[in-house]
Amino acid sequence: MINSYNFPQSDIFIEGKSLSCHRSARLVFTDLDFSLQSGMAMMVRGANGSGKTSLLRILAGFLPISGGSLKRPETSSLYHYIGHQNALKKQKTVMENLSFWAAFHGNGMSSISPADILQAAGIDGLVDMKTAALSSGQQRRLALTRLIAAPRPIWLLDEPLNGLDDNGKDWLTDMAQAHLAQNGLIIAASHEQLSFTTHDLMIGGVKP
Ligand SMILES: Nc1ncnc2c1ncn2[C@@H]1O[C@H](COP(=O)(O)OP(=O)(O)OP(=O)(O)O)[C@@H](O)[C@H]1O
Repeated sequence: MINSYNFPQSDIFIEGKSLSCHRSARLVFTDLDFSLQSGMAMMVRGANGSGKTSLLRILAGFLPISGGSLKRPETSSLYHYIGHQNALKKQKTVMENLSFWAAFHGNGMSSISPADILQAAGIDGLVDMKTAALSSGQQRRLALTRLIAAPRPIWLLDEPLNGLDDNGKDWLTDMAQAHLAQNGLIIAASHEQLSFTTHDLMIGGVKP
């Protein structure tokens, strides 16, 4: 068992209508439509530079839209945004990083111990190691443990499989499926197929 929370059913609703996005005055995408609610997962697909990261950052509240309408919960503590960067404190140990998220971003919902979370992630043998000394796949695994250490209903994941081996991919897939079964919502950008997503949103068509 890797997730131990349960979010209210059909509590979260996210809808984009005719969304468009500019970066530095250049149109990145236009006319995007999608809607999702609790328990659903969408995979954002598209070529390099098509705007997948930009869309996730819009959904996280980090970037404005330039056209259309977006309905999303505005409370930032409902979201996990895991981008290309792992946002780890490199001079802290593995356990110190995990404890930080549990203490500062958790809300008491996770009843799984940090040791069990690290074991599920396959990095329990590295608890006292400085994060800077981990391999890139181990760092990605550690970054993803915050999804469990600090339960939040909306996961925005940018290329979550990057750096993960087959076991790591299976671990993330199990976590994601458990999250959806517990009324979580996931939007993930990926160049690789994600087996836990049910909807695809294709971005593309704007010529540079
Ligand atoms: N900080 C920024 N300032 C200005 N333009 C940016 C910035 N970040 C990205 N862009 C531009 O926005 C467009 C979309 O970039 P984005 O990173 O959202 O694409 P992506 O689909 O995630 O790409 P990739 O598959 O390569 O990760 C690109 O043309 C990029 O040059």
